[in-house]
Amino acid sequence: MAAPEPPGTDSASAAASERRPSVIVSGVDVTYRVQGAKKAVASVEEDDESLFRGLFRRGRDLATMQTVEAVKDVSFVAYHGESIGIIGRNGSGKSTLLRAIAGLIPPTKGQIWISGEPSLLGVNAVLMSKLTGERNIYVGGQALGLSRAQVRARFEDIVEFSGIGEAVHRPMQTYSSGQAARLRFAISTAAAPDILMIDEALATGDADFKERSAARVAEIREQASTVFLVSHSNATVRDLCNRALWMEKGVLLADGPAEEVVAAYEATLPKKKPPAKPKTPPSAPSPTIPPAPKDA
Ligand SMILES: Nc1ncnc2c1ncn2[C@@H]1O[C@H](COP(=O)(O)OP(=O)(O)OP(=O)(O)O)[C@@H](O)[C@H]1O
Repeated sequence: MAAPEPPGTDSASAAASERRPSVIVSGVDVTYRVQGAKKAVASVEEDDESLFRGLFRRGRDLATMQTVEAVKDVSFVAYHGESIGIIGRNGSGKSTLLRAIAGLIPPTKGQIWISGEPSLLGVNAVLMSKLTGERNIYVGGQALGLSRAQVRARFEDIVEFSGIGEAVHRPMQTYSSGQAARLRFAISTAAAPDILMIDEALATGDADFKERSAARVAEIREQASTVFLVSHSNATVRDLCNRALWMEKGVLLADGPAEEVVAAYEATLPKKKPPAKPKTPPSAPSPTIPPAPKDA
């Protein structure tokens, strides 16, 4: 009798054995420590008293350390060839999780193993706003492991893909957020990275750019890389991802097929009100209907 297939696999067990992990996140916490303000006082008397105490302490104790638990006990395994959307409300820990996977923030607890080089690290860490787009293409391309000659060979493609045209000769600080995001995306994907991480970059492009970037993400997936995409656009996650992670207050609430997880997330969002009908201005003349022509 054939052994039962493990749950969560596509069909045959042969396919399951081909799944190679690219990222393993195990029990990860990320806690920020921030200097917070003193607590608000309850009454005028207390206020005077605390002011008096504060003067004698020379303000030393007025600032308190606060902690923000941005990611709490998150675990999952990502595989080569997957495109994983990270969804959730503002402040739910999506970008922090991505930055931790990219190695930009150390986890406070738990461990992250990565097979390969994540590209968010390579490009975003090195691009410099004072340098022109052209210089940044070289700096970013080399940070991804390309030689100068390889960057030169791909230069035109990168500029064309980003659609920034002549702006490539201007400093990046003069770019619109959309232009900068498109150039970052074009550089990040110039060398098929082992792990591509996209944080909202696609949200800023126009329809044409979105279509082209979707095609490029698909190409990268085909080369057995892993793509992570943080997005507030549920449509983008549905289009580009086969799997989704739903973060809520730092906790991984759901992990599964993108369509199912996005649908479950959407069900918790407030329903959008239909747009209000425009009011007819009181002075506007009422439409007149011409009399129907009489038959000749
Ligand atoms: N550098 C930081 N220092 C302190 N707290 C931070 C820092 N960065 C993020 N946080 C806090 O950590 C929590 C998670 O933030 P994060 O940016 O990861 O959420 P997000 O889901 O990506 O949000 P958004 O959708 O708004 O971009 C929030 O409470 C945020 O205020």
